[in-house]
Amino acid sequence: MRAAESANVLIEARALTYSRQDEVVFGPIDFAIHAGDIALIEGDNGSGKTTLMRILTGMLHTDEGELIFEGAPYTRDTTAGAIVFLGHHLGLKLDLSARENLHVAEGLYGRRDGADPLGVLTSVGLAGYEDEPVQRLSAGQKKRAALARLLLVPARVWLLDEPYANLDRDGIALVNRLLGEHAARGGAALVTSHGAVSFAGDEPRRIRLHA
Ligand SMILES: Nc1ncnc2c1ncn2[C@@H]1O[C@H](COP(=O)(O)OP(=O)(O)OP(=O)(O)O)[C@@H](O)[C@H]1O
Repeated sequence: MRAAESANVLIEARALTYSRQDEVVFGPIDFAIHAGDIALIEGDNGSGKTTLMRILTGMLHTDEGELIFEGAPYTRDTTAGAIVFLGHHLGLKLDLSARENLHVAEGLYGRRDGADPLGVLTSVGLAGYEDEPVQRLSAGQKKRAALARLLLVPARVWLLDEPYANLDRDGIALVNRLLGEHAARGGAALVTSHGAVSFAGDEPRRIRLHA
């Protein structure tokens, strides 16, 4: 690995393995995610993609292999504020509006330089829906409200589990645009998807899990 590359490693996995009741779910796998990388986590149904995501968010732990964040052991302390997760559950409070949900996120994780709730809601196509309770939004609009959170908070690493689900063609293009822009400003993302993923910029890295 070149020195410049190794200096930019955000996440590194060495022989990472996850077992449940002595059965290996996935691994051993090795990968390195650098600033500016988009990585696709690939594998069949049940191969462990969501499980790997949950490990990377800190919701699950494994003692098998090593996981490193910016050269330090991967813990809630070392990753605090640096990682944001968008999963099957969107993490939205349904009785609050999209704008109020963003205020909650901002209170917890802070705000990216130059970002503001109204601006990011406009970026994801929710202008005019800012103050609608989330429960009254369509599935795709809810997904967009969750995507707005990625733009508001300063996390450098995005973990996106099936980000294209429930999105129309425009929404898919939106996710691809957001990924391209995030990578261009030095962010990184790990993405699971059963659909085709395509975005501007370098070819994505691929992390392959076997069922
Ligand atoms: N809470 C759980 N308890 C027990 N086993 C589980 C649990 N969650 C997942 N598993 C099992 O772990 C394995 C990996 O599941 P996981 O959800 O990570 O796969 P995946 O690659 O994300 O699948 P899909 O493509 O279907 O979303 C599967 O065999 C699944 O049955």
